[in-house]
Amino acid sequence: MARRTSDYDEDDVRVRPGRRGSRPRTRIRPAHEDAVAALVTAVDRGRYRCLVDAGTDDERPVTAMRARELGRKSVVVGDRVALVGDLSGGPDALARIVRIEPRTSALRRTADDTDPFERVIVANADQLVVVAALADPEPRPRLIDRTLVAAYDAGMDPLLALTKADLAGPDALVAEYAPLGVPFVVTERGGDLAELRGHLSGRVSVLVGHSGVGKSTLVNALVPDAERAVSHVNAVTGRGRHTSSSALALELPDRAGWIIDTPGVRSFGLAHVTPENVIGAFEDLAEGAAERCPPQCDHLQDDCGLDGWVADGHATRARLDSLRRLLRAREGGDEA
Ligand SMILES: Nc1nc2c(ncn2[C@@H]2O[C@H](COP(=O)(O)OP(=O)(O)OP(=O)(O)O)[C@@H](O)[C@H]2O)c(=O)[nH]1
Repeated sequence: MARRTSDYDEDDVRVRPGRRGSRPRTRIRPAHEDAVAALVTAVDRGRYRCLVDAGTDDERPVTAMRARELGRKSVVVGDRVALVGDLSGGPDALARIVRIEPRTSALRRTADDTDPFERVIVANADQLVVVAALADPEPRPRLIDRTLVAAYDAGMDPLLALTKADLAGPDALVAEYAPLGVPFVVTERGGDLAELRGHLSGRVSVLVGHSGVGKSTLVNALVPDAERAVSHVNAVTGRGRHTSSSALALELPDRAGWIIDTPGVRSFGLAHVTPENVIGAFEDLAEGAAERCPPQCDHLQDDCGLDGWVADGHATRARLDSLRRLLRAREGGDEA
């Protein structure tokens, strides 16, 4: 009996090595018209925790694995995917991810600056929150700069969350970032988080910060249910959160947006980022670069046309200095 295309699944696609290696011989792919949309909220060891029927009474987490037909494409937290198989969400139920929807943004990193192999760590987020302590530990501007570069490269809006204001004032650090126009919020032990909540409202925000800056404290205050969500993930993966390098998406109370905690992301390898990716975030200077700079200008040499652009009053010196600081931060590690 003839089968309808929608009855096929990835096991029906015969994958045989072709003449040029392991490319599938056939281009016929099952359509999976009955697949269900889901959001990937955690990833660990080949298991994906997905939320289906989000926002309805039937909302439930479903554990899934990737279907073979996805090939080498990685699935990351924040991805919108299509699922087939057992979607009951029961303890032993396992669904299959058959499709990854096009991403609106991709936060990437390279393993380190000399290794150009890049990987996506979070998809579809629109804001990158750089969590930095004002003291204990001391702020690390170079790491903040590198995280900003990653945000601009990903097309995400940056936000500075400056914690521990009860230990040191924010003025010096805020002044350093003023020319970049990066919005900031200041928090302190036991303080009110209304302003931060305002920035997170209705958005998908990734939180990045190195150990000890108070990121877990913020996450737990923003999402009172966070520990329970973490223990659910641990039950699926059998591992503790901090041994995992995967991000974790948590919904804010009252469906006020999502935060994505990134316990394993403590630095950014930026080998994949070009000067164009960075300067694109500086409209006033990008225009000058297009008009005045020689091809392949890295904007750090004497022949860079941006100095003349600033001298003619099209942008401020502080903006150009800040851009150059970020361009230099692309190179070398997080320290120094
Ligand atoms: N004084 C002060 N201490 C804070 C504040 N926020 C967090 N802390 C303390 O700073 C320490 C580190 O906080 P965490 O929330 O665990 O920091 P983290 O960034 O999640 O660090 P890791 O768990 O190592 O990734 C804890 O002892 C917190 O109690 C703050 O606003 N003021």
